[in-house]
Amino acid sequence: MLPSRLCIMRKLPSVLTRTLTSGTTGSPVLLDMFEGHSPIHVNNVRNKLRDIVGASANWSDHVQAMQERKALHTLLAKHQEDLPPRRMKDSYLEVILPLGSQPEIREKYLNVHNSVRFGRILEDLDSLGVLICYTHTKQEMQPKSPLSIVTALVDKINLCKKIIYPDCDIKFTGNVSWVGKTSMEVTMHMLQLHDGDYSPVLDATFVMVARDPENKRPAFVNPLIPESPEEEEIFKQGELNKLRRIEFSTASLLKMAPTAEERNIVHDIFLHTLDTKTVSFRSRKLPPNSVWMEDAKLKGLQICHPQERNIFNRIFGGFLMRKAFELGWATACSYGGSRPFIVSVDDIMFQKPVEIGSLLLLSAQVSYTEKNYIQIRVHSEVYDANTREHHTTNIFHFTFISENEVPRVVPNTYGESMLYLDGKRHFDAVMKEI
Ligand SMILES: CCCCCCCCCC(=O)SCCNC(=O)CCNC(=O)[C@H](O)C(C)(C)COP(=O)(O)OP(=O)(O)OC[C@H]1O[C@@H](n2cnc3c(N)ncnc32)[C@H](O)[C@@H]1OP(=O)(O)O
Repeated sequence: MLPSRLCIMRKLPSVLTRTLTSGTTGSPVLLDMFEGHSPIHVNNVRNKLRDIVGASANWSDHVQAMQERKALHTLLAKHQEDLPPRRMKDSYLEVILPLGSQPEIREKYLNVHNSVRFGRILEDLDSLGVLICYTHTKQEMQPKSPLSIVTALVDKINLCKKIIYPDCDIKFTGNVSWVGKTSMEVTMHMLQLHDGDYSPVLDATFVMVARDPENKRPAFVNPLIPESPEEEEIFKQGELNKLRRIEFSTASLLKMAPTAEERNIVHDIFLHTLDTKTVSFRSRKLPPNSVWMEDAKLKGLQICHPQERNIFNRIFGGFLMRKAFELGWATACSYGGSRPFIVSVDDIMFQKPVEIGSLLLLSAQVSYTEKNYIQIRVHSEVYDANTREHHTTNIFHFTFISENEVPRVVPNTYGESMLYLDGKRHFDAVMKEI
């Protein structure tokens, strides 16, 4: 069991929490508030998304489908105020992944340890987050949405269960919890059925951004109106989350020098790695039970085939997350020498879309360690073989817990020290949350 203070669902409006906790029979119980919002089968989420934007079923038709979307430009709002406000419950959705009651769908979700592949859950969360945003922005009179809604950020995913069982039904719930001008924060929860009750597994916060039909410029989304003091609190938290992200990014070690405390940490590591026999700045020695950062990484390559495309004919964000997670997991596994369990995912920024046909280079690095914890950073970039240029598309941060205490990872160069401090910052932020 991971720290139980996670997954408390405190950010849900009480009406929604009632819906979640009232299911005791295995089938979700919907309160009157949500009549008409019957749970969606997980396999239908992507079909619904395809229908909403009019995505092509076959890759060979994708140019035609994009041409047709261009005509939807006229449906975009000129001002946000022109769009009707929505309530949190308007975008509330429930999705069922019936691993218990439909064994035939288990295979796709199964890992070798006979538990659920977390990478598959990341894909489902990503699709659900986008569907929630389309529900928030739905205009009854429009058969197709003019908006291209993309994942900009996975702010955090905190898990409170170590194991996700492959033979028990899973329920996802979520709604839009904060809205800016063109961006929406989505809060989601995942629960799993045990002995007739759904118990929390994880909480997730994503930020999605609306773009025009061709995914070229930002597009306005419906405002969100909190309806109760509880919902005002949730909305305020969304504002605070935005400020926290700006603060975190302003203080990035790629822009600013480390703090005095961090400089001391780096210098202490330097002093501990000096070879006492040779009085030299250059001669470094690895302390016992430690691993140089240079020796704590794994790399991978993906060819981005059309099969992994999203509804906008770019690579699906959930696929990128699954691939990065699995490389990160493998890195933690080989580093710690035992099975690692995911504790938290935070601050996954989708900086650039990944085009179909790209060569995607993934590089996972152990950035920080503490006791049984391993902090992993995965950098992904596309390589253009024609221009020989590399472009960063994503940075992923994963926190794992290993069964046994792990060796300390030790930076050698200044660049590695910054990676180490960045890993420590992410780790400390995760530990503060739990
Ligand atoms: C068919 C089966 C699959 C079905 C699945 C469907 C799911 C589809 C979901 C996806 O797969 S999306 C693919 C993964 N995501 C991407 O490829 C996105 C890549 N990144 C980008 O395209 C741009 O970086 C992005 C559109 C996210 C932002 O572009 P800009 O940096 O130019 O944004 P801009 O400065 O115009 O700001 C627009 C809004 O975004 C917000 N924003 C931008 N970056 C952000 C960030 N990192 N975090 C939070 N908010 C962010 C920004 O605050 C602002 O909000 P407000 O208008 O509300 O003030």
